[in-house]
Amino acid sequence: MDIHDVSDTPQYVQVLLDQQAKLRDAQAHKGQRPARTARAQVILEFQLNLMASRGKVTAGGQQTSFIRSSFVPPPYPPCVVSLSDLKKTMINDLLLETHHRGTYLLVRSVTPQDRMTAVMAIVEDEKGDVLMVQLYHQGDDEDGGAEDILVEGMVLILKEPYLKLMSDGNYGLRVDHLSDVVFLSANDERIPSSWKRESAGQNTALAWKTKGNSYSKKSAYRSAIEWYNRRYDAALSDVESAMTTATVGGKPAEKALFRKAEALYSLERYRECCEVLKELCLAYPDNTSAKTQLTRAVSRLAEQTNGRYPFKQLHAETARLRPPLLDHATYIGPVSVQAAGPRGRGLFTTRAVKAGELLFCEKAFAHAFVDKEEGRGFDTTMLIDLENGGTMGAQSDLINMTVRKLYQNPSLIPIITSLHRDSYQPVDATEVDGQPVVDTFLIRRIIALNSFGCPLSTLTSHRQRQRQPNPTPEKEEDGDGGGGDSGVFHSCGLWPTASLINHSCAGTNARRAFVGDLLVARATRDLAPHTELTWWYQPPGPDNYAQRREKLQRNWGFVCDCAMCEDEQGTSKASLDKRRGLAAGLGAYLSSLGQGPHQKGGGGESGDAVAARIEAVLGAMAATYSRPASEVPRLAVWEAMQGALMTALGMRAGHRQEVQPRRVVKLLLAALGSLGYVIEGGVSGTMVVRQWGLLVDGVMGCWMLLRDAYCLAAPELVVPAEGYARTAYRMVFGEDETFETYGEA
Ligand SMILES: C[S@@+](CC[C@H](N)C(=O)[O-])C[C@H]1O[C@@H](n2cnc3c(N)ncnc32)[C@H](O)[C@@H]1O
Repeated sequence: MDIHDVSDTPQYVQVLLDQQAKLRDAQAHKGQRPARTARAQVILEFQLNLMASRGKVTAGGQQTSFIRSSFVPPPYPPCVVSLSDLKKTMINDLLLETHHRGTYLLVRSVTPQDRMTAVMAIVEDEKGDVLMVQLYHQGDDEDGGAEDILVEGMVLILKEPYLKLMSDGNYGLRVDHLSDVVFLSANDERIPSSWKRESAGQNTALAWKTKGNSYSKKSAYRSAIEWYNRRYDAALSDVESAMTTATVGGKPAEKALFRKAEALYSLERYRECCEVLKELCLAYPDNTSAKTQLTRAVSRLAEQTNGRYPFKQLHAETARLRPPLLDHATYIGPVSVQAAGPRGRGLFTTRAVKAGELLFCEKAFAHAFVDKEEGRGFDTTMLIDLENGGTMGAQSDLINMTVRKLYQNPSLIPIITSLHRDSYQPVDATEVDGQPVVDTFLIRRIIALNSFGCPLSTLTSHRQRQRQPNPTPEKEEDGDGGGGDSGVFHSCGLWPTASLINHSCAGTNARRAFVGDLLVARATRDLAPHTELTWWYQPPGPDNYAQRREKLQRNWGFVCDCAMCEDEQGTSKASLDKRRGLAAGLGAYLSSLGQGPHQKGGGGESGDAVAARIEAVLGAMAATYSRPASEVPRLAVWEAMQGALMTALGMRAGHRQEVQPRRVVKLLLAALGSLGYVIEGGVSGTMVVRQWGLLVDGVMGCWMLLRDAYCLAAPELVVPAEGYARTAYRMVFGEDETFETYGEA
């Protein structure tokens, strides 16, 4: 959702078509023996490419944007056979485009690694035959090769090797599943003795230690702490078993307690973490770090339990941290998972919920950030998936992160593999040779169906847009530093609870906002208990029915049957054409306003005359709908009114004083009405929202304009209008602590 889908973008369509053609060509070679190239030439070519790619990274510098491409091959399952049941094979026996099931290769790296979207090196077997190997999902792409996964001389076993023709016509071994490669330590008895003698001591724990050290030298993006702490599952069980034996004077060792608390914190088990830290503080009262950690864990537990967050502080942290991974807890409010008929599972309210109330605030399971500060270059990846089309952004990083996090913390696997995966059939094994099995293609599919594109924060994205010369209510993408409140984004993440919410165009009753890697979900209407929550996967527009339907079908495999979709299908072409014609005519009329010498309407009309004309066209547009706006929101009317309102309020043409304030109020109420708002009163005396309408971009601004219009037309309604504006703000931005700053760029 909100991912930058480039499947229909002409310049990328050609890339996709080319890749499809190459795949077909490659498959025509399936089972063939590859033409062998001399060992020396293979190594030389690789080293020349390595030098060229390292040069490119340096020359790229900070200012240019860098687009890589990552190609997803047809899915294939990981090896689930124990190594002891596989037969050894040799490079010379491998056939093109073939998965060599039932066999394994023992190889040694003979070059340094190169790093594009995979870790690459040339490997040899015991006969000295060589081949390029590409290991996917090992380490972070953004390291740019800093991390040594494949140290020269390292020996590895590739289970059920897959020899693939690559897009440049070369061939090599492609490994997509982490459990399909086994890195051997220097003293492993499976290493041939001749190799052992040659490279004594190189490819061992030392190499892994070096990896940790190289992290320690980098300040940004991936800190050493993160690397060392990643295996939380293992850390926890190690500490727990050590604690059963290691005691000091009858009490658990100080360090063990501390480590246990750290692992529990990382696994977001804050209650248990607090208990351990309390025990630590009692047993070792001089341990000041434990006290600090306890305060931190207590704050997380409070967030997790009551859903109260210091949002201004979250914004400050988001501005400071790169990537914006916030140290805050997930809160799951009044929602639960239930069956949702043909939509599969869905998320439902467990009690009555008021419009604007917090449903949940979820920390990303994995979050891949593309830094797009204004005026700076950025790196992004085009992910080419022949089954699912092309996306631009950090999706391939997100797959990497998720696969690795699961591989290193198997207790977390069910959180992700239980998400919607459509018809993908995963292998029926969770472990092989004591290693977890994580099917990369399953994760890829789950991410395609369940991940969200996201800005740095919804608020910064909105403000960035406000700074543009002609801010529009909605903008298609943030690729050029913009990004609407509901645009598409290159950064992305996986939020397991949020991904249980189904789509509806007209019935949408929840909205997501982002603050760093937190997804804040709020109700956009008053909801009865046991109401299914829905939001947009594709936002509806006044005239995007066909496009929306096509994208929902292609990306998520369903056809929306909401009232708006049904209505569009049932409306005659004549009515739709009439509606479009009226909207276009109104647009042309509005843009002609203010162009004359007296800054008035094209015919020199007064402001009230202009307003009367606008009202007449809007009335005619409304007549093209057969169902009330409270059932089928009228987005074409809403959009036309946006222009009309700006005119009426003098934003474009300086008619402000000439249109009666009451008339402005009525226009604003009619605009909200077109979105399905049912508002009682509203002209003077009282104003109560009986039903909230569709929360499209611009609604918040409309409420603020209404508040301002009331200052002149009905001062007694300023306070209630501001209250509704605040609620709308909370829905759009996830919080209202920054409400007073609205309008600041
Ligand atoms: C992100 S998942 C949502 C949760 C999913 N229903 C589940 O059971 O896990 C997206 C999938 O939900 C289903 N879905 C979502 N909205 C739907 C709708 N309005 N009609 C039919 N199916 C829908 C589709 O199968 C879609 O690919």
